[in-house]
Amino acid sequence: MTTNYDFLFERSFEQSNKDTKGPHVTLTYAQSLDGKIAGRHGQQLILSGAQSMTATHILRLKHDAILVGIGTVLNDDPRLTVRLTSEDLPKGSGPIRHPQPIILDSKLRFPTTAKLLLPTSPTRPWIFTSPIHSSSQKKANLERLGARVFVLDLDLSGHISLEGLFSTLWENNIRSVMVEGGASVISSFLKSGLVDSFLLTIAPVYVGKDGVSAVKDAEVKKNIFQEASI
Ligand SMILES: NC(=O)C1=CN([C@@H]2O[C@H](COP(=O)(O)OP(=O)(O)OC[C@H]3O[C@@H](n4cnc5c(N)ncnc54)[C@H](O)[C@@H]3O)[C@@H](O)[C@H]2O)C=CC1
Ligand SMILES: Nc1nc(O)c(N)c(N[C@@H]2O[C@H](COP(=O)(O)O)[C@@H](O)[C@H]2O)n1
Repeated sequence: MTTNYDFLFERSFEQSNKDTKGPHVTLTYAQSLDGKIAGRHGQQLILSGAQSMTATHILRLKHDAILVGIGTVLNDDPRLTVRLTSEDLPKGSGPIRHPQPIILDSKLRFPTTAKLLLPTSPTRPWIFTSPIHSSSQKKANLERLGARVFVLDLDLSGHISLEGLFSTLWENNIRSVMVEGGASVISSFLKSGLVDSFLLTIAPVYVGKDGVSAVKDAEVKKNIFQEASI
């Protein structure tokens, strides 16, 4: 069976529904029937099938930036690149452009051995951390390896302020950002009301109670399907 992905190519991800200046936000992740995005102790699971994975990579191609939390980097060591076959690209698409990786990392735990810092990685990550790390040796080491480290204030819950993040991304010409996870980041974005598009893959499997829930906060859970446009 062949799948037509034109609906994803035709869609613009640059128009935000928000009044204020800020990038268009697409939230997308894969979960099991019981709402889990990873296994026991965060074990990475391949929940997407081939077609859904292709859709994910088309979304990566269509966005200026891709965002994950440091928990995902430490657990999965992701590449966050676009990997598509020529059959999946419409004719005349031109060369593949990889999105800018953005990492939310309040305590600057980003490992200097991460795949995102390898010379073979097409785009160096932008890491957002808190003022306490503004002149640390770790920051200098990451910058020497090619990362850009931005310092932003924390919000009341001790996380990077999403408002501050958004204006910094806008100032740096990021007009669209795809948020992939993990669990804490998904909850933060759902709570923030900043999500413009939501693409959820549901795999026909149960992971069980030891798995990592996509959304832990009961209040967020209740509001997901009322507020997000699917
Ligand atoms: N199935 C899927 O589609 C995906 C699954 N995952 C899974 O998610 C798990 C990781 O999830 P978590 O441990 O929750 O880590 P996470 O990736 O959500 O990162 C959380 C960390 O980000 C930092 N952070 C800074 N500002 C933040 C903000 N405003 N909001 C939230 N976090 C902020 C904090 O240091 C926090 O500890 C892994 O097991 C991974 O495999 C991750 C992405 C996609
Ligand atoms: N779309 C999707 N489906 C799944 O089943 C997944 N486990 C994920 N995980 C996300 O993809 C990242 C890995 O990216 P690379 O293949 O290394 O480029 C992983 O860290 C999660 O963000 N996504």
